[in-house]
Amino acid sequence: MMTSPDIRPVDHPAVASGGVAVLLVNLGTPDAPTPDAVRRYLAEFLSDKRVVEVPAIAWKPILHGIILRTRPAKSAHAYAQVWTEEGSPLAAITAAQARKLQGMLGDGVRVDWAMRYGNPSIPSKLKALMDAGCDRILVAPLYPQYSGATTASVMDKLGAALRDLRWQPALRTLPPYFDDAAYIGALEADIAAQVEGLDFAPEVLLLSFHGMPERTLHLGDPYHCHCRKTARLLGDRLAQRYPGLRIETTFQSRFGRAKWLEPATETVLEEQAKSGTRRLAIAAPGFSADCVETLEELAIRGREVFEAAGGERYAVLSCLNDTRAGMTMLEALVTRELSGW
Ligand SMILES: C=CC1=C(C)c2cc3[nH]c(cc4nc(cc5[nH]c(cc1n2)c(C)c5CCC(=O)O)C(CCC(=O)O)=C4C)c(C)c3C=C
Ligand SMILES: [Fe+2]
Ligand SMILES: [Fe+2]
Repeated sequence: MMTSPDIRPVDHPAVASGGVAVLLVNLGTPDAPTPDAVRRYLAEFLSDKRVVEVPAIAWKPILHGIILRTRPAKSAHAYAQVWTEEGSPLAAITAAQARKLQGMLGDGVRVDWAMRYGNPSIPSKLKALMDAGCDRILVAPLYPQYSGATTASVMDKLGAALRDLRWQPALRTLPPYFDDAAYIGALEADIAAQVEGLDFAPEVLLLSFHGMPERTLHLGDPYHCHCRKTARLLGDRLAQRYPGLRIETTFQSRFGRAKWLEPATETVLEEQAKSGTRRLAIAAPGFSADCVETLEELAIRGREVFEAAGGERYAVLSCLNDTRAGMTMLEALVTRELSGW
């Protein structure tokens, strides 16, 4: 005779609590500002077909033969200049955003964070949330502008993690919020407060977005259009506040040999200084958190370019990070998606 196994489903944490969670996700960052750690991180990042859309047979030899031999040392130097006591700025700020959002949402929702590449990984956090009894999870990629390389890549990783689960949670995902009134309003208020805190009046404000290969635009990726729309909505608001300010959109962080979205931030910094702009401020509205691309590329190398070409005053404004404006925006976006849960 078969004995019935001792199954008590109500003891399973998910059955017991039916909990709701929010998982904030950002890009990822090395575990340490060392060439070895950066190499591990870049190997994972740059092997993602969403990021480098070149057939593996052509890309693998370039990645392993050239890039992973040369770039880690250079990038580690950049990371070392911005590293903090809490680690990489991107990870430290994302953790702070999750902590504060937890405080805002209260005990009814569990808030955690993960990185698409490196640690803490999406699969590890998905498991931890399930183990804690959360069977409804809102995954929120912190990219205001959608792109295949960022937003879709988070979904790929999530899908891969789900394939390994017998019992999957119910999922929602945060839509891109490039034109959301809460986002544009938060940026306007935060940028205005920072501009007013400067000890000079900028003649030019650059809105610098992370670049993408131009080809992705022709293939139908909405990223470029999303950036342009954010810039138009935000630029219109700022133009009303500062009628004399010249506002321009640029694209930074070029990688590889292909043509990237233009104009390039670095080129515009040089052209502006050469054509007589002496005082310039730069904001990076596409980044939810300050990271090596804002703190090193814009704040250190960008300044060098601008000053070498004759610029005198230069300021890089902070991202929304875990400021009150940024957190109020995140709370609004997330609360909207959680309704009914
Ligand atoms: C905000 C959106 C981002 C898009 C779009 C994006 C596309 C993209 N990036 C690379 C290559 C690199 N990006 C790197 C750093 C980096 N990129 C983003 C965001 C976007 N990238 C962030 C937030 C960061 C910072 C990470 C941190 O640890 O602080 C890097 C690593 C740094 C370096 O070596 O320069 C690379 C490489 C490509 C190829 C791409 C689009 C196809
Ligand atoms: Fe990037
Ligand atoms: Fe960069």
